[in-house]
Amino acid sequence: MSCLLSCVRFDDSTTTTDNKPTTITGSVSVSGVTCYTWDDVESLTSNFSRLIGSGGYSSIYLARLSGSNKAALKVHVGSHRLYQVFKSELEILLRLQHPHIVKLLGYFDDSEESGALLLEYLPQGNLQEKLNRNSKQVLPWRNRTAIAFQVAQAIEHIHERCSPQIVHGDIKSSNILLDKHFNSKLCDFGSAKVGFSSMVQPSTTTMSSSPRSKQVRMIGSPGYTDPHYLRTGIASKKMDLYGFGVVLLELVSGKEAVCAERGEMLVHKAAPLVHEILDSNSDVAEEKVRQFLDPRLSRDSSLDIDEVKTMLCVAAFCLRSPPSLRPSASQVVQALVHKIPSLSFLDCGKEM
Ligand SMILES: Nc1ncnc2c1ncn2[C@@H]1O[C@H](COP(=O)(O)OP(=O)(O)OP(=O)(O)O)[C@@H](O)[C@H]1O
Repeated sequence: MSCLLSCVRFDDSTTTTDNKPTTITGSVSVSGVTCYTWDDVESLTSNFSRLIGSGGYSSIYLARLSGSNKAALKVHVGSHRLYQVFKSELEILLRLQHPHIVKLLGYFDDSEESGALLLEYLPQGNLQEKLNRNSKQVLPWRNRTAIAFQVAQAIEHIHERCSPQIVHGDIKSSNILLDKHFNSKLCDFGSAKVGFSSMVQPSTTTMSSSPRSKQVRMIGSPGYTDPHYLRTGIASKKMDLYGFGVVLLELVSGKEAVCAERGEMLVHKAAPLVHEILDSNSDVAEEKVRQFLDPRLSRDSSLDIDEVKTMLCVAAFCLRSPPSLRPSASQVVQALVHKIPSLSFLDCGKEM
């Protein structure tokens, strides 16, 4: 085992916003989560006047609560399929409370074809945008390690502290939202799977059998999908660790999971370095690490090359195949906090 690997060991031992939902006419509040009418939803969003994001299943609008408090309204309208995605995300978010998981404030449910989730608003948008070369700001190294740690804590929570456990199913940088202090919150539980200890088969038969089985809806996103899941269709906690490994590569390199111009995947670009980290008997040369590092960090005084090596080493373990060789989320949390001591000062949930 190399020096680097021996530095990062995976042992077997292993908040909230100030926004309060406004109860407006026609709404009902149960344990802090408000059930809204469609009229409420139109009024909160000023008739859907400001779109702040969109995804494969929804559109996200800015909503205004009492005073200057803001929220984000995620709307699923148009088909029974989208309604089901909404229902599934609603049921999961109703059970989740963690400082690094987006908070549900309320919802609208017409019980047929449309639904909407009112979520706490994260003003710095998603991590993918923040790492983008065209972003005005360069995300400092110190924030990148904190984001990695907080996302690992969120994954640890859903994998190991919830009963029944939850697999997110779509860990990627655009599903990591940032607050005004660049603290991270995991969002988008529309692909999540609930209620098993470690592995779950797709709801119909597996993908390799009859043509009908092709109706199984695959989850995940290009550049982040675990090759084992692509082959078998079996979702597991370890697929979330794979997606997390790709996010670590993005945080270190500042590159996208799939290069927009050339279509090249970051995991392929990083493969020689990842293999060297896993195979080598000695510490990986600093020069090679620097070649992979986001060049925009070269003048960052918070940059620490040993921390970069730690992040890459954790990424390498998370990307290993077969999935059983990957660490658990709590092992990742332990490894990060052990090797990047400044993280231990991050009070879980307290803004930096
Ligand atoms: N609470 C929020 N605050 C601020 N922006 C948000 C919020 N929720 C979502 N967004 C923005 O909207 C984008 C899409 O959100 P989300 O991933 O939840 O939608 P989706 O339809 O489930 O997307 P996907 O295609 O990934 O499944 C996010 O990447 C982010 O930019």
